[in-house]
Amino acid sequence: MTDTTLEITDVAYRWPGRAGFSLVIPRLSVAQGESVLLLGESGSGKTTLLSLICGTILPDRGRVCISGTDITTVSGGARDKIRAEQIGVIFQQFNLLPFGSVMDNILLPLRFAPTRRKRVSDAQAEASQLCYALGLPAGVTDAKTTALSVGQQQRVAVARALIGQPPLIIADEPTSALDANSQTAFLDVLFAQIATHNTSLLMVSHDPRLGARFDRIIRMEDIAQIKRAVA
Ligand SMILES: Nc1ncnc2c1ncn2[C@@H]1O[C@H](COP(=O)(O)OP(=O)(O)OP(=O)(O)O)[C@@H](O)[C@H]1O
Repeated sequence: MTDTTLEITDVAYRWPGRAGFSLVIPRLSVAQGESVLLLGESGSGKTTLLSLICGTILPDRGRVCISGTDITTVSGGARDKIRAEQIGVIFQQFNLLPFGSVMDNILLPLRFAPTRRKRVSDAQAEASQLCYALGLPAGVTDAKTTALSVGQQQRVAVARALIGQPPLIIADEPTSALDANSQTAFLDVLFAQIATHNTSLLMVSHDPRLGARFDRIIRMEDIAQIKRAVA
């Protein structure tokens, strides 16, 4: 076991193309239970970094350790499994399945993550409980996600990321579609949930005003050597 949820060492990545964008990150770590806000200009590689952490792209060199396992050294199938077990992801556009109910969407990650599944004795009850904790209306679990407001859809995306208590939550600009009041409410519920389970959080934003809530703020420009693409 390790108390470091995420540890990146000496990572380099270049998007394909003759003069593509490239990124070198000597070191980045997130401790168990730590919340980190990642700031950076548009095009500085924040989403690229999250993709490296989730293992959806592989670095040209270096180590990306999730709860002690270097995901660059395992097979694609094993990497998919580690992602499903260890990481809850909240995207900018939430990526909910339009044809599924709220319940279907929240339970989806458990299908690919037996350990995460085992942490919840009754998955449907747990999903309903998360909806309640996140302030969604009673009975919402049967609704189609397309029938929900943007703020409600986002809470469903949070419930999907949190179910089964993955040790790491990755969030890519999750507040960008919300007005100021909804942003505050969203962050309140997210932080309450991660505090309860000692979950690590790495959130990307453009907005430095969010920083007061986090244990640590890091800037892309400080942790990475960035070479921008030549047009
Ligand atoms: N799929 C891709 N194929 C090739 N190059 C890409 C791809 N995705 C991103 N890039 C390159 O990586 C650079 C950084 O993009 P990235 O989305 O990681 O930045 P970002 O900091 O998240 O930006 P934003 O804040 O605007 O979302 C882009 O300018 C682009 O040149």
